[in-house]
Amino acid sequence: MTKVAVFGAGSWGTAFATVLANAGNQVSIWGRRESLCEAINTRHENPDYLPGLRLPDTITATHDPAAAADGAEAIVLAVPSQSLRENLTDWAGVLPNAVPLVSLMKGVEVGTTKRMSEVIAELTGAGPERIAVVSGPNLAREIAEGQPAASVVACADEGTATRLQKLCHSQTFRPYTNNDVIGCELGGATKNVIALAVGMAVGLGFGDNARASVITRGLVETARLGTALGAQEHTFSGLAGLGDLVATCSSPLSRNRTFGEKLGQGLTVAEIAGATRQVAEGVKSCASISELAHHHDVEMPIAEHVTKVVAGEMTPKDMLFSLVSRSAKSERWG
Ligand SMILES: NC(=O)C1=CN([C@@H]2O[C@H](COP(=O)(O)OP(=O)(O)OC[C@H]3O[C@@H](n4cnc5c(N)ncnc54)[C@H](O)[C@@H]3O)[C@@H](O)[C@H]2O)C=CC1
Ligand SMILES: O=C(CO)COP(=O)(O)O
Repeated sequence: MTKVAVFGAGSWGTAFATVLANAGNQVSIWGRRESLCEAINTRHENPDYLPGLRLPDTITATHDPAAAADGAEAIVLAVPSQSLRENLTDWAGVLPNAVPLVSLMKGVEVGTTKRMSEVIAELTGAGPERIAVVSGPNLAREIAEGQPAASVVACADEGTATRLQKLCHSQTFRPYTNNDVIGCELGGATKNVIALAVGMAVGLGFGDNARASVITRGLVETARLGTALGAQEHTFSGLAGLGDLVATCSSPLSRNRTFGEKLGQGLTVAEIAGATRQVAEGVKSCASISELAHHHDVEMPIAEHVTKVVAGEMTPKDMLFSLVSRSAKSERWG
């Protein structure tokens, strides 16, 4: 049996561990808290992030990064994006130096504007042939329940992408390979910011026209940023672009959409963040994505407006009407 290590015992780390286990692998999860590892090992449940779901017996958890990584043929990284740098620094000595490193994370680092694959490359020295990304419309709870879904395994090296695809292809999870790492990562990170805007519209009581307008124009600005950074435009009409955007912006399970909805209802960022232990990546990544857009001279009005709301410089209602009343233009990609 192939062993795979998943670093991060949150919702998606645990749900993806079930995908890997159901595809026939032995999975070792690294968890930050010993008590949670203990619950996974003894009760076969992650009570904090996926309560009520029985995990396969082939999943175990440990707080010891060396034990998690030992003998693993792939290392999957699933911690909050803004903590990746610090965590990789801690794990530097224990990660095997020849196996693929797979990012499940959907964020852009604040301060450096680096994508997660860039942070991984910087801190581990791994080449692009060893760094992969899994991204798509994959709400953790639905995946852990065994509901059907498709996803993308992106890597510059086709052989690595195909090996990883085999590792996680199960009866309920269908991964496609792709060589566009930049596009898949930016699709995942930016849809969280667009979902905040959609959530605000929903929280303000606006209907489906507003929701569809933000989703569609959100996809255009995501593709505009992506292509400026070297991504392939068609990636944004695929699972890691449109697919993920639609799932997140439609689902009450989405943390980012829910966060936006609460902003639309009048709660503050601090109030919403203080009431949950789950990460809503868009709240931090809106600023780094807006900065990235600025550096590359790319227009991203929705991301920029969301950044202002999160910073407390604009209300959600003013944000939506400001977006609509901007100077008129032609509808075009690019
Ligand atoms: N939940 C979902 O449906 C999906 C999430 N993702 C992405 O996966 C990544 C991980 O998200 P989730 O597992 O959903 O988050 P989560 O909020 O459910 O769990 C986060 C995990 O990281 C741990 N953690 C928090 N701060 C940490 C730190 N400083 N160092 C190390 N660990 C820390 C928490 O204890 C928890 O185990 C994010 O980038 C998210 O955007 C991607 C696809 C689906
Ligand atoms: O990325 C996700 C689904 O693919 C989950 O989105 P949220 O982080 O908003 O829950």
